[in-house]
Amino acid sequence: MIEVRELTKRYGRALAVDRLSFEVRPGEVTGFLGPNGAGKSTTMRVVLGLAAPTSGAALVGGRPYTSLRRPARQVGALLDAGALHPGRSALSHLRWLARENGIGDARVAQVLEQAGLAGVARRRAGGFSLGMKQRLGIAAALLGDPGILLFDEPVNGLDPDGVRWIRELMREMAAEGRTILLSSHLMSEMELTADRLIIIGRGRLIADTSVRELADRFGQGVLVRSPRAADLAEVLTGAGAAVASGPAGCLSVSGLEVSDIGDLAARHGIAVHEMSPRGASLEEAYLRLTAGSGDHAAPGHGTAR
Ligand SMILES: Nc1ncnc2c1ncn2[C@@H]1O[C@H](COP(=O)(O)OP(=O)(O)OP(=O)(O)O)[C@@H](O)[C@H]1O
Repeated sequence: MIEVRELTKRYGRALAVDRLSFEVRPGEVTGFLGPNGAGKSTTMRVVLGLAAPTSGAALVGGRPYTSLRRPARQVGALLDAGALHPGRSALSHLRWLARENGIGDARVAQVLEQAGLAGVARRRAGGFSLGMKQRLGIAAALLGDPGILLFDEPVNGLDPDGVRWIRELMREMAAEGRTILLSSHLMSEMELTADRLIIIGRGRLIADTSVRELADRFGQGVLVRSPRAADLAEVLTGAGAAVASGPAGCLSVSGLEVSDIGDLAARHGIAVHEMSPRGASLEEAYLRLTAGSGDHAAPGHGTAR
């Protein structure tokens, strides 16, 4: 479990995080979203003891990171995949990290294998592609077999195979009961990977929601097709729905659930040939929620419709 409580972080006069509170629970992948400059990296850095809070607290497993006795065994993180000694091989980088944390060499071989780097373990990390560096950063995060993992933009620079590998790894780790906090700007990827979402803007909490709740909240009603569309429209309007007629017997209905529409149609003996709830895409929902809270929110860009 990660707990962020009333966390505020200032850099001089700039307020990077502003009384932010949320929890990240075990057994789920929690996506961490927000426009550029929203405060995601700063929050992660405070959780990992790399920056001190101005006020409030961030706890991992109930304690501040800095008070953990063997942090690598409890918390793993990928923040900046480029932060490597370029002259070291992947193997010696991981062995060095393992030794620092009292972890045996056998585990190094395991994480190299898991990250798909066993074949290049002796090559200089400085010559690695961005994708290979990401994999090495992930291998390092996994070294201590921690129950809590934080990943800042882990799919950056990964090819489609790599993106799928990350997605499956995250899902597996959550299924093992680990706590996973994952930041990414790739909405399509979040939709496939995350169970819950924490969305922030200008350092503040905008939403703490499940992926499904968010898509439903911005859903665009139900598309209904009937050979007696006009009759059905009258019945549905009478029941309080807002109905817009489209071509070929299609109605766009909001204000009633699919089950209510079906029941009403049946009660009036009106055949229905199709009903499909139209959820908003996660990207649409996200853009509407965060409209105006970006660093560079331009007029007409991502504004609420
Ligand atoms: N070391 C620092 N010194 C001064 N200001 C900082 C520092 N680190 C972050 N900030 C500022 O704090 C705010 C939050 O930045 P942060 O990097 O946490 O956002 P982010 O959500 O991770 O953004 P991105 O999606 O672009 O990575 C920004 O306005 C940034 O300029």
